[in-house]
Amino acid sequence: MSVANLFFQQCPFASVASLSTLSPFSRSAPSLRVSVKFTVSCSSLASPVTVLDRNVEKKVAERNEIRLGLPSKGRMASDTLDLLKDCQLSVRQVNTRQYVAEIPQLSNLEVWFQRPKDIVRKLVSGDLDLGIVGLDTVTEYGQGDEDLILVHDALDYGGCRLSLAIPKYGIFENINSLRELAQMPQWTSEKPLRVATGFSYMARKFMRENGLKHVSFSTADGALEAAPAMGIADAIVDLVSSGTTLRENNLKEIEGGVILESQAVLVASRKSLIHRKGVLDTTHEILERLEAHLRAIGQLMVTANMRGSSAEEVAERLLSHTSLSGLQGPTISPVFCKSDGRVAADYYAIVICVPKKLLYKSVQQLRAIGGSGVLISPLTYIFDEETPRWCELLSTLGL
Ligand SMILES: Nc1ncnc2c1ncn2[C@@H]1O[C@H](COP(=O)(O)OP(=O)(O)OP(=O)(O)O)[C@@H](O)[C@H]1O
Ligand SMILES: O=P(O)(O)OC[C@H]1O[C@H](OP(=O)(O)OP(=O)(O)O)[C@H](O)[C@@H]1O
Ligand SMILES: [Mg+2]
Repeated sequence: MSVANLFFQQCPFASVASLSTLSPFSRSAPSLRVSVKFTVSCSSLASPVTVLDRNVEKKVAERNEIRLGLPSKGRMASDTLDLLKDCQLSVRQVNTRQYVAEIPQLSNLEVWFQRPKDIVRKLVSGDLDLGIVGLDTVTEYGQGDEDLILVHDALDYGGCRLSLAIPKYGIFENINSLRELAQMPQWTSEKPLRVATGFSYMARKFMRENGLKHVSFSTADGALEAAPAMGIADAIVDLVSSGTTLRENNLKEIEGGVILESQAVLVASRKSLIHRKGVLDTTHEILERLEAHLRAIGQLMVTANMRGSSAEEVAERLLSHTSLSGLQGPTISPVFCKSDGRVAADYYAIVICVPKKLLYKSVQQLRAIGGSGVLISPLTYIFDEETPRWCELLSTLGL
């Protein structure tokens, strides 16, 4: 008998308010897919209660589906969906209040929308196999757990840093480094440096490792930058991106005060990768698509015509400029024309990939060595023989 049934028996005045089956994409036996959480209203209780079915916990351990956790809210949510879409891994969600979805290209995979911190917690508890969140969240809530493996550490969005910041005014006016902060005579065991943060694990570790002995911590979930002006804290440890929030609140970062540089990452459970059927293959496919896409967005494909006496001679001219050497080297093909009844190749078509930031320089160089009719096209994917991150993952797993 489930805990839920027991609950109803022991609380006869309970009436079911909602019972949600959380996995419409289930491909396994219905008994495995009983809802994990449901809400009941009970006349003896002021607020709804959440009941966890322990049998389900056991069954979840036996599940066959692969689970990917994605941020359900906040600034990471839509960027994550956009990235997956760009990798041809569009997430199909029936409606936005449903927390489970699928990616049709990846069979046997369930997408679960969760708060970023819960994604990390659920990876650790074995309820998710893969997740996409900020590195800051992985580090804070993973707390060095060796089961968490960074499969891709640079998804190129959600860039920010976790930083220690202090007021620009008062006793901090001339304090500009962590060393100076640590040496201030004000901090004693009776009157420690008061730090407000939502990142207690990392902040404590950082202070310890940097010799700040007299520190106390308070937590808040948002608008931390207000704490010093409100007199609640002397310093804060929070995420910084543009620096506007710090500036607008009269706070400053200090030398040596960056705790972590963060961006979105793909993280996996080591146990799942090794033991759950299909997780490694699915991870390989996701990783390949991510790598191919992320590599391509930094590059453009350039085609041009060049007059020359042979493909080798054109290649020599191109290779004399490093920014025209392409990924492995230029592709050069003869362009055949017929003149005076004779077929000859006086021109060669060249194809190279150039980094976006070097585009204009490359075009100038191409022109300087006789290039004409230069065409630029965006690249969608660059698939290499094997991705370096995949080889790293296999070696981390000892495979
Ligand atoms: N200012 C920022 N610029 C860029 N990325 C950020 C910024 N702040 C946070 N992030 C990244 O986005 C992730 C989610 O942040 P977000 O503010 O959306 O959620 P949250 O702070 O956990 O939730 P909430 O603010 O609702 O409590 C962070 O863990 C971090 O990786
Ligand atoms: O350097 P900036 O570009 O100004 O960004 C930094 C701010 O962004 C985040 O807050 P968020 O917007 O998530 O609000 P929150 O405090 O409610 O989490 C972070 O906690 C900082 O307050
Ligand atoms: Mg926030």
